[in-house]
Amino acid sequence: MSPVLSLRGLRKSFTLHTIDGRTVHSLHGVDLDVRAGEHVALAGPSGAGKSSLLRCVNRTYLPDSGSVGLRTADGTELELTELPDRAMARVRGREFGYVSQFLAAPPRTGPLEVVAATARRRGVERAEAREAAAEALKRLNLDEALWDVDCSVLSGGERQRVNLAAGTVRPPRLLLLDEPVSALDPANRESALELIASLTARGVAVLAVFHDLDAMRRLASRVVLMSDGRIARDGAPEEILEEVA
Ligand SMILES: Nc1ncnc2c1ncn2[C@@H]1O[C@H](COP(=O)(O)OP(=O)(O)OP(=O)(O)O)[C@@H](O)[C@H]1O
Repeated sequence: MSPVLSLRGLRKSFTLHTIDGRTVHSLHGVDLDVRAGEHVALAGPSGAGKSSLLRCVNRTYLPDSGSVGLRTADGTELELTELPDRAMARVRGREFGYVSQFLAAPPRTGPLEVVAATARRRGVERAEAREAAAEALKRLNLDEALWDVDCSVLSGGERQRVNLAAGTVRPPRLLLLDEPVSALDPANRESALELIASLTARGVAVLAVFHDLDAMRRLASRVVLMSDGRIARDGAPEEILEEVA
């Protein structure tokens, strides 16, 4: 089966203009494939390049060189580093779910609207999108009384659940997770992990960063260990996590 996501020779560095123009290298040439129904967990110490990798895939960061190949649902192969911005925004809306620790919601918008808007970008009609959004918020136990309050008043854990609901509603083809359960209490964390596992089982390709080894053990089909912007190891979770623990 062809991979959903194919990274080749991905490099990213930053010039720190305020510190003598010093260069920080965050990715040194990363090759990685993620297939449908596969959950690839990125592990490694702080600063290893895990978030930079996710951001290069999402094109929050434009890589310096290398390729980011995406195979869409209809079998089209896209090179994301070469797509014009508007085309990239459409692909991102339709094919990607990106869940970070932070919720980026427009001002005066409530959770139901945020999640429904994401479903709409994935091609769902307006009324159906609201239903799908309600279902997603329910599954993550977000109190219905909060569905139409301004997202800015929500707690960290509530925001994270809105983010997760948006990332996973009408499942995208590729789910990018950057510490998606870090602010959740045990019961909500459990519902979130079950939801993520159910999406992998339905064929979603997942590329994730979790600092918590238990989440990686439970969810990952492969663990990729990063070190200094490179892939140091790539293999079965039980094998790699034993080395990390
Ligand atoms: N926007 C940026 N500007 C400057 N340097 C950056 C930027 N983003 C990442 N870096 C640098 O790239 C390197 C990799 O950072 P990255 O956030 O990808 O690591 P990480 O493995 O996700 O770390 P953590 O586990 O702490 O989140 C670090 O040295 C970081 O300082």
